Amino acid sequence: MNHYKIGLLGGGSWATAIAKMMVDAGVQFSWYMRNESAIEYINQYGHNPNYISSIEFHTKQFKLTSDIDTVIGDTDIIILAIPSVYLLNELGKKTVSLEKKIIFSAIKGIIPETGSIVGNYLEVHHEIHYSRIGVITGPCHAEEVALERLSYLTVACPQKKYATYISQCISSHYIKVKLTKDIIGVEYASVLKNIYSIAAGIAHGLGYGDNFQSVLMSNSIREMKQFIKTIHKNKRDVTESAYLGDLLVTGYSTFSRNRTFGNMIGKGYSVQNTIMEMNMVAEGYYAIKSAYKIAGDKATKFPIIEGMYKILYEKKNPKKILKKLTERLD
Ligand SMILES: NC(=O)c1ccc[n+]([C@@H]2O[C@H](COP(=O)([O-])OP(=O)(O)OC[C@H]3O[C@@H](n4cnc5c(N)ncnc54)[C@H](O)[C@@H]3O)[C@@H](O)[C@H]2O)c1
Ligand SMILES: O=P(O)(O)OC[C@H](O)CO
Repeated sequence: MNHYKIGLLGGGSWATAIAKMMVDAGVQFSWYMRNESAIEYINQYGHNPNYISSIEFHTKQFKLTSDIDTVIGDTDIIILAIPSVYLLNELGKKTVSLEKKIIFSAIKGIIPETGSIVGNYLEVHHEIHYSRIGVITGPCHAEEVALERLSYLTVACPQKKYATYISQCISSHYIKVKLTKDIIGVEYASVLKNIYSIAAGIAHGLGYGDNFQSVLMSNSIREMKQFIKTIHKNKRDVTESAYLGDLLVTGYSTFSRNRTFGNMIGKGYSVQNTIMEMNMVAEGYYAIKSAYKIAGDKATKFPIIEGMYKILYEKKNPKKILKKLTERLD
C-alpha cells in the first residue's frame, strides 16, 4: 500500500507496538533501533527480546538497522517513538537533515533539554514547517496492542493528506483512528495526562481509594483544559479520547508507567530508586518540571501540577502535599 516511504525510530514498547500496527496494515517500512543485539534477535526470532516480547513479527515487512541515517535518508515520513528524555541524544547520531521530512511524533513527553513539546522542538531546531509536523496519540497501551484489544488513536496534522496516510498505515480490526488538525492541543494533552497519572499513582500508594481517584480525575481534566488554553487558545473538546480518554487510561490502568511511578513514590520509594526499579520511562516526571516552569507565577492556578512539583522536585512529604491538595479539589 506504500505511497510515502515510512521510517520508524525507536526500540521500546511503543515503537514495537507501532511496528505491529504497520505490519498488520500491510505496510513496508524501515525501522531504526540503537540496540544491535535486539535487531539480530528480532530478525532471527521475530520478537523484540526486551519490550512487548509477545508480539510476533513477519520480519519481511521491515528493514531493521542501527544506522539512523539509513532510515532518515531513505524515507519520506518519519515516526518518532523514542522517549522524550533520549530523543536529543538519539537524533544527535544522525548526519543527514530532517528538514524536508514529514515527521509524526508518537512521543508523549517534554524534551528536558529544551523544556518544549516535540512539535515545537522540531519547528525551532530542525526547521520543519508546522504543516509537516504530526502527532500520533490517544488512549492506548502497547501491552493491549499486543493483545489486539480494540483501541482508538488520534492522528493530528495540519495537512489532512498526511494524517490520512498515517491513519491508513496503522488502522486494523483492533485500531481505529480519528483525525484532527489541532497538533498543539493533543500533544500538550498527551504530556499533561502523565502528570495527573503520577498524582493518581501517588494517591493510590498513600491509600486513597476509587472515590477520591474519580475526584482527582475530574479536577485533572479541568486543570488540563485551563493549562492548554493558556498556551494555545483554540476551540477544542477535552472530552475527546485524546484528552479525557488518555487521562483515564493512564490514571487507572495498571499498565501505566506513570501511575506505577507515582504509586511507588506514594509508597515511600525515592525518585532515584523508583527510576532504577523501572525498566521503562515515566515521562510525567520530566513533564512536571517543565509544566511548573511554563505556569510560572500562575502555578497556584494549577494545584495538581504545583503539588506534584513540590513532591518530586522540592522533596516535600507526599502525604502532607496530598492532604493539602484535597482542600483545593471539588
Ligand atoms: N508504552 C506505551 O504504551 C506508549 C503508548 C503511547 C505512547 N507512548 C510514548 O512512546 C514513547 C516511547 O515510549 P516507550 O513506551 O516505547 O518507552 P519504553 O520505556 O518502553 O522504552 C524505553 C526505550 O528507551 C530506550 N533507551 C533506554 N536508555 C536509553 C538511552 N540511554 N539512550 C537512548 N535510548 C534509550 C530503550 O532502548 C527503549 O527503546 C514515549 O514518549 C511514550 O510516552 C508509549
Ligand atoms: O504507560 P504510560 O503511563 O506512559 O501511558 C502510556 C500511554 O500514553 C497511554 O495512552
